[in-house]
This record gives sequence, C-alpha cells and structure tokens, in this order.
Amino acid sequence: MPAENTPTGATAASLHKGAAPAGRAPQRLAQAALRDIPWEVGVAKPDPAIVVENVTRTFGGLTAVSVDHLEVQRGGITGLIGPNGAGKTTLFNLLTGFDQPNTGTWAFDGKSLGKLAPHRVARLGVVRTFQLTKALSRLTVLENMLLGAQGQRGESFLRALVPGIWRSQEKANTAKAMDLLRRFKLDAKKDEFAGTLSGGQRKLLEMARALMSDPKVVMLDEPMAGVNPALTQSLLGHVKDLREEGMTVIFVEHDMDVVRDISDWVVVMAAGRVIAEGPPESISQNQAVVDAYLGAHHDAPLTVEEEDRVLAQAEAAIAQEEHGGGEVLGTDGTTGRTER
Ligand SMILES: Nc1ncnc2c1ncn2[C@@H]1O[C@H](COP(=O)(O)OP(=O)(O)OP(=O)(O)O)[C@@H](O)[C@H]1O
Repeated sequence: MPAENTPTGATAASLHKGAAPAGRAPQRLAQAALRDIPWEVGVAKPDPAIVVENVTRTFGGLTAVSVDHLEVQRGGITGLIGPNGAGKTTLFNLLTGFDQPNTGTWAFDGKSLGKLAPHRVARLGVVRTFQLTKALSRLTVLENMLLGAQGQRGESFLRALVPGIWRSQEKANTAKAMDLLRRFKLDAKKDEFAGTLSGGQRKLLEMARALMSDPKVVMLDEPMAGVNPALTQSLLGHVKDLREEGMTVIFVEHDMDVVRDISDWVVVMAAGRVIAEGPPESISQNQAVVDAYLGAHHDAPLTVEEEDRVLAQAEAAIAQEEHGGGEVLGTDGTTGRTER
C-alpha cells in the first residue's frame, strides 16, 4: 500500500482544486499515489474520481463492454488501451452519457452518472472528446468554443446559437474562449471556419472546447490519431498540463510510446473486459495483454509452423490456379490467408 509520503485522499483531493503542496508537482503526486498499488484488475485506488461497477453493454449478441469494477485515480493520467473492438469507445460513450448500458452503475465523486444526458454529465464535470473530431466545420473556431461553454440555458447546439439566450454570458465566455485559444495557439484562427483547420488543429480545438466547461475529468478519445509529428508534442504537452492543473485525465490511445510517455496508470481492455491494470512499465510484460494483442491480429501467423502451413496452402492455391483447377479449400485463394 502507499508509502508514508504517498498522498492521502485529502491531499490528492486538494490538488484537484489546483492546490498542490509546495514543491510537489501534481505529476509526482499522481505517480506516488499509484506507486504501491497492486497491478490487479479492479484494484482500489487511494482516491478514485470515477468508480465503475458491473457495467455491461451488448449489441445484439456481441458484448461490447463488460467491466466488473474499475476505479480511476483522481489527478492522474490513465491510459485506456486495447486492440480494435475492445470496447474502449463504448465505455467512453457510457461514462459520458452518450450511450446507455444494459446493466451497471458508475459514479463521479460518489455521484451516480448513470442515465444522465451528456450535457448533464458535463455540468457535473466530466467531459470528453471524440475519436473523429466533432468540430462543426461551418462554424468558426470561436463559435465552436462558445458551444462548449457551460451554464448556458440552451443546451442544444441550435438553441445555444440563438443570441438572446446566451447574450448575458457571451462576453465572459468569449474572453474565456480567447484565453484558451491563445493557450492552444489557435487564437489567430478564431474567425476561420473549423473546417479549414488541419486534423491536429481540430484535435487542439476539441480539447480547448472541452475545457470551456471547467471540467474535473477530461476523457480524450485518441487525441493523437491523425496528428502530424510537429503537433504531437504540443498535444502531449497540453494533456500533461491538464494533470498539472489538477484534472483527472482518461485517454484512449493506440500508440504505445504516447501511452508510456504520459500515463500514470494504464488500463487494458480486450473483448469488452478489463484484462490488466498497472503502471505503463507493467503492461508490456503482461502475458494476457500480449495474448490479447496477438489474438486481435488474425491475419498475422502466430508461429513458424502456422506460417509454413499458410505458405504451403498459398503455394497449393497458386499451383491449382496454374493448372486450371478449381477452388482450394482452406485458403482464400488470393492472399494465401487461412480462413478462420
Ligand atoms: N452502435 C453499435 N452497434 C453495433 N456494434 C457496435 C456499436 N458500437 C460498437 N459496436 C461494437 O462493439 C465492439 C466494441 O467497439 P468499440 O468501438 O467500443 O471498440 P474500441 O476498443 O473503441 O475499438 P477501436 O480501437 O477500433 O476504436 C466492436 O465489436 C464494435 O463493432
């Protein structure tokens, strides 16, 4: 369990309000809080911001998410990884009110978030970004930012655009939006349509917009996907800044270098379940994780024997074709891949 200098719940909670003890960067606090936690699925955290209990979501016969128990440490950066189709985005959708589960509950700061619409979840302090950015191309960068502001009486995008509804807040929101745009180096583009931004700039805009509602938990779905290398470092820096400001960050990412670089803790999903948890260095050695990733790449032969067998089948298929024969059972006849 935590060593003597590990923050208590109260200490960790205080960093949530941006009050890190002198000389202790939030990054260090988050890492210290998690340092002596066992690397076990469902393990309790010293100060969880989010607690997930028995959440399942099925689509027809497919179980997309089946998470028994998951806690996310406050003030840390938690990476959520897993092969394609593992259920990461579905879990994000559930936690932020964009989808409803078949079973289960989850809470932020002890408050149940189940059955709340996304804007209500956001008001409680949990916001998200999307894998494919949701920047509205025909609105300017600044207008996109204003749609992210919290406290507007008109929650829907269209109502938010009716001037009378939010004029009283407009000035303050605009000032706040401009501060954020400066921080994300998008201020010069404030009057440009979001549709003209590069993929990386849209990711920045989406992150900036998420911050308009002063969130406590920020969930980023593949924040680095499609971002050119020049902007990657900048984005990584921004994610770390969120932690420095005391926010809890959960992000989905496929790039393991990114995961290792910024995560304090990593949660691995496969086939809807959490199959491993631990600090980044624990993950690559975890056999269940290795198996899940290998198992996910069905096209890749796993062993030398299998490779030989696939090759032999491909050769047989070619020979058959050259001799004008019919179909060769067991291969697809064109790529030499084994049918599974
Ligand atoms: N609306 C839906 N209808 C039917 N099936 C769905 C739906 N949404 C997700 N799924 C299925 O649920 C499973 C989990 O999908 P999900 O997108 O959550 O995985 P993921 O881990 O985010 O994958 P990726 O890394 O490829 O984004 C997949 O098999 C997917 O096809």
